[in-house]
Amino acid sequence: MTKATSNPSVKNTETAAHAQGTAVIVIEHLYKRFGLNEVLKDFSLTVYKEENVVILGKSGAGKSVLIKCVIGLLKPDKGSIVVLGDNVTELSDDDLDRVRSKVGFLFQANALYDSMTVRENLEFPLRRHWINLPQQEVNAMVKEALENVDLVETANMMPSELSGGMLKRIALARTLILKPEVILYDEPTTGLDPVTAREIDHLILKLQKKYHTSSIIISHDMNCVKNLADRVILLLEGKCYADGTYDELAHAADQKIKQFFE
Ligand SMILES: Nc1ncnc2c1ncn2[C@@H]1O[C@H](COP(=O)(O)OP(=O)(O)OP(=O)(O)O)[C@@H](O)[C@H]1O
Repeated sequence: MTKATSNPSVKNTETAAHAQGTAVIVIEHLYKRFGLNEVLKDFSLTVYKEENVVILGKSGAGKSVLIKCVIGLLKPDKGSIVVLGDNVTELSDDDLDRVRSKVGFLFQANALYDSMTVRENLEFPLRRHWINLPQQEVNAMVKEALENVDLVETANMMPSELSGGMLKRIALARTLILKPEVILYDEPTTGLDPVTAREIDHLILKLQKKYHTSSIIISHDMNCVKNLADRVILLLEGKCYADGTYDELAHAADQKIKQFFE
């Protein structure tokens, strides 16, 4: 894993382990501003296959802006973002759709449709991306998705009948149903009690191992960060201020890093 640098404002170069890995997301010299608000200022980051990278940062640091740029929901002012070999900053809407089918996004608010059953919510991305998928295959994929999160019995229930932890599991099942190679998580454990939050951490890790996905995870929940992160990035002043394992950053002398671990 990449080491925290002695000068943490400089992003580390790759270690031998990373040098052998396959890069799935390569963000280089990214800039994004809204009017006078310069949110990202020369942000660079490489995420490797099967790696979980957690982005830490104060409220308003630009974490959500960053992952929205990665999925093509926001267009950066400058810089490049190569996702699974495609530069998303240069793609047409059709090509962006193709990339998005390989990149799952787990929203903080789950983004399930209240008026649809769990099954219909799970079928929705399948119908959208693979229009001609036979019903038998759709059924098999929905069943597998529900088995993955141990909620087979909820197929015909409405989201309003489920607890917060169950909703998160269903949202995760829906994210995984297209078998994405990359998953972007926006605060996956926010709003959950500590026990349920740890269950979600373990589920995320279990499914990551099963499907060999790579992830960028935004989280303020330090237990979640500790459990999930192969690498932690501190986004500060629009840049990658520190880059290292949880333990490396937790023991950093730099006060700006330290404050996140106190
Ligand atoms: N569409 C937009 N138009 C204008 N400003 C925006 C837009 N989206 C984000 N911003 C601004 O960009 C900055 C970063 O926002 P962002 O949502 O990425 O923060 P964050 O690090 O995810 O914060 P939090 O941890 O509170 O969710 C904020 O100042 C926000 O007001």
